[in-house]
Amino acid sequence: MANENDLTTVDPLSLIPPFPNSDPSTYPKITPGGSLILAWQIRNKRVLLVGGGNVAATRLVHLLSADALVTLICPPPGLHPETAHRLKTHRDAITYIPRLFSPSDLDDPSISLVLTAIDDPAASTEVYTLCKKAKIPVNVADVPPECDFYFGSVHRDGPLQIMVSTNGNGPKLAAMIRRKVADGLPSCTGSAIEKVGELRKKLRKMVPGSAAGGKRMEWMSRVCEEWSFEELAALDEGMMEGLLGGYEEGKVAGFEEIKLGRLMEAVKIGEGEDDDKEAQ
Ligand SMILES: C[C@@]1(CC(=O)O)c2cc3[nH]c(cc4nc(cc5[nH]c(cc(n2)[C@H]1CCC(=O)O)[C@@](C)(CC(=O)O)[C@@H]5CCC(=O)O)C(CC(=O)O)=C4CCC(=O)O)c(CCC(=O)O)c3CC(=O)O
Ligand SMILES: NC(=O)C1=CN([C@@H]2O[C@H](COP(=O)(O)OP(=O)(O)OC[C@H]3O[C@@H](n4cnc5c(N)ncnc54)[C@H](O)[C@@H]3O)[C@@H](O)[C@H]2O)C=CC1
Repeated sequence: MANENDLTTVDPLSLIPPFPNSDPSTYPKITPGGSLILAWQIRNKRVLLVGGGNVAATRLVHLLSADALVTLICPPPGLHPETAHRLKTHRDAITYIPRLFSPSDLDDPSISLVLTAIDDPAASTEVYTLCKKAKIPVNVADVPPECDFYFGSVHRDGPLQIMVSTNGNGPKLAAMIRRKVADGLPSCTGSAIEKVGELRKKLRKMVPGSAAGGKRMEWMSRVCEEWSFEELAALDEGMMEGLLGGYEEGKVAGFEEIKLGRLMEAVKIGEGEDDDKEAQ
């Protein structure tokens, strides 16, 4: 007789309890055929970049912006002027190996990621095959079947990163869409995000721990909804303290109220100074 505790003989789906209040029509629809878009935390991790031409120069912009450590392999005559410039300006971040790729370049166990941007399809395939063996994710520019992931067209404004991907269908269109999206955003978007980042840090310091998580998240979401990007971007230290002052009672003060509070404080300080002067 089958043992009920032996999970290898039981259909795991038969163990799922009923969810009488569940309404599947409200869940997001699954549209297969996409790719997984993530924000890879590559800071201080080693990336091997093979090739030093035009495409490698664009890869370097992304890698250096993400604070990666790069090993760049390319014979000196193959360097694009922009790549050569980065080698000089980012000596600490880039280790330059001035020759063609050799399989032993993949022996470094610290390599997290490999990118190739070379004009030699046979060498590209060799790098790809070696990476598969070593289980290192790889992007071979120009050869989609040899890519574990694709690059996308990226808009950056401070901490904001928007990547447009057409999943290999139309890279030029991706660049055009990226420009349209960027043109539709207020110019203060990056600063607004930076200020929200500071406010969140202060809030988490004021009310640490996971117990306060629900209230903290609800309050932060309300600030983001009720303040405009322009107002968020104008937040300074004092205004943040004023806004945080309403947290305990679940209040999100408006921009004008917080600004007025700051003004009153400045007047009070001014009066205090006058008093000091009078006392002297
Ligand atoms: C699959 C992918 C793999 C990867 O590289 O990761 C790939 C593959 C290929 N690109 C080719 C051509 C061009 N690529 C560009 C430009 C970009 N290509 C980028 C990404 C990707 N390109 C990935 C899919 C991304 C997606 O679909 O969303 C961008 C977005 C990001 C970046 O590379 O940093 C960057 C724009 C950055 C920006 O400006 O913002 C231009 C335009 C130009 O140079 O101005 C052209 C010529 C016009 C055209 O073809 O559209 C060809 C040769 C086709 C052929 O032979 O005809 C292949 C191979 C193939 O398709 O088979
Ligand atoms: N996003 C994408 O997928 C795009 C891909 N491409 C493709 O990417 C590839 C590179 O393009 P570009 O940078 O414009 O070419 P490029 O000719 O400017 O650069 C090629 C570089 O590869 C180096 N190289 C060649 N063999 C090498 C090896 N075995 N080891 C180390 N370095 C080696 C060369 O010295 C040179 O620096 C091409 O195949 C091109 O068609 C081009 C445009 C967009």
